[in-house]
Amino acid sequence: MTQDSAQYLTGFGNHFATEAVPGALPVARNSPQKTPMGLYAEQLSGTAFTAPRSENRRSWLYRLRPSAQHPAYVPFDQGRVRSGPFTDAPPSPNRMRWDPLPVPETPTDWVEGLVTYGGNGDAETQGGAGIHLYAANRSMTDRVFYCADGELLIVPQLGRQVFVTELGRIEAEAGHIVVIPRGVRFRVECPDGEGAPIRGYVCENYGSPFRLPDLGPIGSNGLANPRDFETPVAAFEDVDRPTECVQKFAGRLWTTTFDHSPIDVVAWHGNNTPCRYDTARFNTIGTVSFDHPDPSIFTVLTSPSDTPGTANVDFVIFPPRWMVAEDTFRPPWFHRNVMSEFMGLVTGAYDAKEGGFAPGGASLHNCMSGHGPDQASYDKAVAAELKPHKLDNTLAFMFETRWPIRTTDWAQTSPTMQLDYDDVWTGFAKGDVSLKG
Ligand SMILES: O=C(O)Cc1cc(O)ccc1O
Ligand SMILES: [Fe+2]
Repeated sequence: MTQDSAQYLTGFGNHFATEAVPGALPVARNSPQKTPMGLYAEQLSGTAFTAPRSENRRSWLYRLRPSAQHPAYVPFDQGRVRSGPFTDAPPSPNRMRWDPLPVPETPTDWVEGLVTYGGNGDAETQGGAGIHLYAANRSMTDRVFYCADGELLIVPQLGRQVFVTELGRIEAEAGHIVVIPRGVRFRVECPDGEGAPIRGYVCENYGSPFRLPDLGPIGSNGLANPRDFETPVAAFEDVDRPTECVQKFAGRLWTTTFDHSPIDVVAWHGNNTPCRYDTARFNTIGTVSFDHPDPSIFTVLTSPSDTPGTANVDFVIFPPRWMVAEDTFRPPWFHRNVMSEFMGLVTGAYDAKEGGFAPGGASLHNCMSGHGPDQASYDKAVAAELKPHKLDNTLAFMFETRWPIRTTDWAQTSPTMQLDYDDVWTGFAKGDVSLKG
């Protein structure tokens, strides 16, 4: 039985229970001697068994066949996917920016269309993150993918996209994010066909799973509210055709062929689940007096590191919002950040850049690299009449991480790289101390 259109359960990190066939979930135990319907019980853990209860993530899956039923994996050469430790090129302090990733001209599915821009840390020691973009124009067919190296936070940028996961079906488009836990198998479909390509960004989080940030003095509501995260209900397919399973494991891609579709989970319960979130539901908080606050007020999800307050990686958005600050330079200020910043643009324009940062493009400002508004945005903001002003039809985001981001050879030699990016900061007039008073 396949569910045609997606349905969701609401809440972040809840302990959900869902069955596509009534009675498929065992009652009051995880692993009875005989499971209902002869399904196979399987625990999928997202944290160590012994992680504190508040951190612990695991789900129980009840499936047509055991996951263990498959032949050996062999290496899969995709060519453009890289992993931490990133050794392609020496880490660079230079600011980088890329034009949009072109959409494919030949049939390309999500796995084929994935390309790594960079990252940090080490997938094997489970710290850091990989940063990828994807552009595809056909559905994955008789093929699924999973990432053993990290959880995937996916930011669709172009086209409707469907994530058919073991735990259920997620529909997404620009404005949504999709989070898929480590190990969960899925395929990506392009529901509008080859004429409607899809594109997006991926943060492959090698570290501890993303969670909602603490709110401190903001109080008990605000930013991303837990109830707006949507987890799919159980949905399965009973397909006996050979299905290729590609996985990323310890930095490399591997493949095997199951004699069936592993999207065969009839029921599941637990809190280790994929979900989607519509960033239009983000309760954006900003200044109502003066000064431009730190962008941490726009944190949607955070993967903490072992240093309190210093994230392995934060996912931060710059959504539509009112700008009302008085006597203030309203766009992002010039800054040098100890954290490293990889940015993407889903739609519209970004208030620190008048040109050159386009939807589907990307930028990198590594640890301590000076950056901020370009000359045109600076001049505009200094001259602006400070009336309340709505920044509308815009969505930028940032993967902000505590370690420098190393770029791949592909990213550094891609024709999409803007070799003149430094020039956006040349030509600022010198301050003039004789103007004092
Ligand atoms: O560099 C950027 O554009 C991201 C950013 C935005 C902001 O409002 C403050 C700091 C910051 O790094
Ligand atoms: Fe920045």
